[in-house]
Amino acid sequence: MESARRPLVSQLWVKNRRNEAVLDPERPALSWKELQPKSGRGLCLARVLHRARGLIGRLTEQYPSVCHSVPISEIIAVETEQKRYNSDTWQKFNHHAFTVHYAQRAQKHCWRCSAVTFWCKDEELCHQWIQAIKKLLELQTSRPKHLLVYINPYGGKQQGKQIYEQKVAPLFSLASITTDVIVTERANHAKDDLFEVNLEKYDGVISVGGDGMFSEVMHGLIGRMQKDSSIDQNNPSAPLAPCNLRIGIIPAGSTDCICYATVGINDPVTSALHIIIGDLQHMDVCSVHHNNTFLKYSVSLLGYGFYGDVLKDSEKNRWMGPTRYDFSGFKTFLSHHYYEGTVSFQQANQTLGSPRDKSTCQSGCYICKQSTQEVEEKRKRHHYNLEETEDDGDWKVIRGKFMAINAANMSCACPRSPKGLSPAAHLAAGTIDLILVRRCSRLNFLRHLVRHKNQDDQFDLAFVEVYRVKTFLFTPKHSENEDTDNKDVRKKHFNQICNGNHSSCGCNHVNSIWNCDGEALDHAAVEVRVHCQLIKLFARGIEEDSKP
Ligand SMILES: Nc1ncnc2c1ncn2[C@@H]1O[C@H](COP(=O)(O)OP(=O)(O)OP(=O)(O)O)[C@@H](O)[C@H]1O
Ligand SMILES: CCCCCCCCCCCCC/C=C/[C@@H](O)[C@H](CO)NC(C)=O
Ligand SMILES: [Ca+2]
Repeated sequence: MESARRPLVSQLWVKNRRNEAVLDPERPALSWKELQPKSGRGLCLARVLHRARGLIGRLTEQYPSVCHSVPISEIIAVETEQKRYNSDTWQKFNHHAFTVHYAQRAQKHCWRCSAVTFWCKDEELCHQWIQAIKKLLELQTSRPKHLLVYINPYGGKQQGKQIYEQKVAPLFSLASITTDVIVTERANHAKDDLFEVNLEKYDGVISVGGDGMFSEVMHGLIGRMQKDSSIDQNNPSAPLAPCNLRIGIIPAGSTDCICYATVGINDPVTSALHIIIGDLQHMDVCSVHHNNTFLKYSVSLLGYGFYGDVLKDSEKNRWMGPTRYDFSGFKTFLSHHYYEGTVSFQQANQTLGSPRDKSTCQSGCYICKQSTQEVEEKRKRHHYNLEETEDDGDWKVIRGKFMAINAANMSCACPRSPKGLSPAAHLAAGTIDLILVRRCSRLNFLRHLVRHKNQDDQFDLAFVEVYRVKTFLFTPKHSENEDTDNKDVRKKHFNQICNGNHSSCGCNHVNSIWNCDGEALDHAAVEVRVHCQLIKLFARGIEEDSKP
């Protein structure tokens, strides 16, 4: 037992150079460092190379001997080396080598799978190293072994299947992860399937596609949990049962903001590596109801007005792929509609930060950690039927004319806006940032939009307000339940003289629609509440010290 905790230290060769390799179960990490070759020892080639480097070193500066270190948690696999090296090296070491595959940070937030081959003098040493690494990998209990994968072949640029087969499946197989793969044949295929399938045999569900595909998988999982726990999703105040299965996202959509805002990049290989090493990121989910009827869940953006209109227009141009959003965004900007209604909300406790904070939610965020404890206590109290102690503030009511009403459950960072709609929003604090953009000139609205792309503060404008809330209601000025005949009559009389503000003409722009994670909602009047840490992802949030 004692020996299992002691570091394994050996001289192994890496690329014909003698290295000291250390496998330390206490840290736990694998590290290796080149040793200065002793005369008469080692490979001839190594000596020649060493002398050449020494000469260059003297001519320039002494080269430092770099120590490489890989945490065990970031090792993907260890394999006995197959014969793929030149026969000289192969012969010299009598075929004894092993390769360690590990996740390496490349550019900002981007990870790649790297490999290092260690050559050993004898078979026993080689075997000892492979077994020792395998043993430490077995202790990584949060890693998935069996996954259920749904691929949307039509998301984004319609590359989902190729991306999965070429970039992700080989990594899963290297990490000995087995999969059941379903290529969807229609919208809602994945969601419906998740209500039927035996989930017990899986360690996670993977969505290959965009935000809409993720939303489908999430609806399937949350819906299934509530069904199995006999919770009525139509009750807006019902505490929902959390999902234990983690969801992984392989980005292959048009916006991919859920992936981007939880990993820092929309890169399939990076996401696959986070899944393999078994990362965990809790995430809040908003429920959206209309008249005590459940409509949808949202994790990224719930947008009325500008983003609702962009979605409505872009759905007609799905064939354009991701460009449809730019095209419709431009058209919607030119049309410059505003909408009247009332927003009522309850502000969140100040300990949960402010949308104007300069610091952002990152890996290990202390505000989200604080919410983890609270949510656990709340679930316990609920389990034992103990009374709730809510300390939420008063309701605030704002009536007005809005260009956009955006509820951001996360930063909504994406390639189009790398800091996102609400840069300081948290992934798992149990809050949403409610952004109200009041009626303003075209030029002012453009100033607001442009600030999503640069370093300027998009909230520092007189017509923009932002609040951190836990729940909100929206009621459009023009009732949705208005008599249809009346609407038709108004349309007939006023359509020709519509002046653009649409409050009296009865044309389609009286009300906007809600864009819910890229899907349209059927009603404008909604009740929204956030469910703290309802789901889990294979991600770790945004890392601060990622390579520049
Ligand atoms: N086989 C299929 N045929 C048609 N639609 C599908 C199929 N599988 C899934 N869908 C639907 O396609 C919609 C859009 O998919 P997805 O989110 O993957 O791409 P996107 O809209 O291009 O990207 P993003 O949501 O990131 O903007 C989802 O709402 C999903 O329900
Ligand atoms: C003239 C410059 C204009 C720049 C405007 C930049 C604003 C981009 C902000 C994008 C935010 C996207 C929020 C994410 C929403 C997703 O839920 C959804 C589905 O993928 N995507 C869209 C575009 O609705
Ligand atoms: Ca949130």
